[in-house]
Amino acid sequence: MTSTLILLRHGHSVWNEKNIFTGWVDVGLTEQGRAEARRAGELIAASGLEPRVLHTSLLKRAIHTANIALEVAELDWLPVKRSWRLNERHYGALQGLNKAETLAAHGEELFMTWRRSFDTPPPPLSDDAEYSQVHDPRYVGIDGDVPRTESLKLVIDRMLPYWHAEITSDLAAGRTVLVTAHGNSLRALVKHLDGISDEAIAELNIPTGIPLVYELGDDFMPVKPAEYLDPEAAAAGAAAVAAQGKK
Ligand SMILES: O=C(O)[C@@H](CO)OP(=O)(O)O
Repeated sequence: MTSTLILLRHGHSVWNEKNIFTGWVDVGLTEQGRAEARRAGELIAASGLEPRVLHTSLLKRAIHTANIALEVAELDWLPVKRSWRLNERHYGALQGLNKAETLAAHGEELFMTWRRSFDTPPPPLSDDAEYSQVHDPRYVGIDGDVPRTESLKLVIDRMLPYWHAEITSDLAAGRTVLVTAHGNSLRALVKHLDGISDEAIAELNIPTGIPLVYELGDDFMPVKPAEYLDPEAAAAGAAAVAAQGKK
């Protein structure tokens, strides 16, 4: 038996627009982001896919994207599960900094190491910093400490337990699952599903607001390559993410 997984990165956010490292900072969508979410809902409706449960992060850009898309697809009623384990990568001391200014200040090599290396986290964010999450009530009682920074490897380490425990159990029950999350938490999941190497994952960028569909086998691994519901827009969107900082 196969099951269907739909991955959706949140639409364009206020800090995407301002070219600012975001991570766990809870920023909203822009009008463009809301339009992307509506389009995602149209694409899901037109595809004939029938999501039966939604998993989101605890961040409103993902939650709002899902709500808008599901309203358009007339699926407002879907049961929802949320977890910090689907949050964006914590960007450490880069949270709140402009990407172009960071590139200019530190040079391309360090900038790209922080953005896309597999296991080098940015410097940690201090607990009294404006954009720290250590006192945020939504993270009280999470398993382990609230992160002060994360590499992609650390995101994989905290995201995969949720995949194995929560998402695959919905898939096993025969439900088509919609996961609405973030550029780097979805890169972590795609790395796992597609068996992408630690080196090659640096080249993978996920566009905002375009559903990516996997058909999975009994082992919850893909039986064929995943497909974006709008491949042309996805390629353009991924190229735009890759170019961030260089403008
Ligand atoms: O700022 C962030 O949190 C992420 C996603 O927007 O950025 P990047 O693509 O540079 O990892």
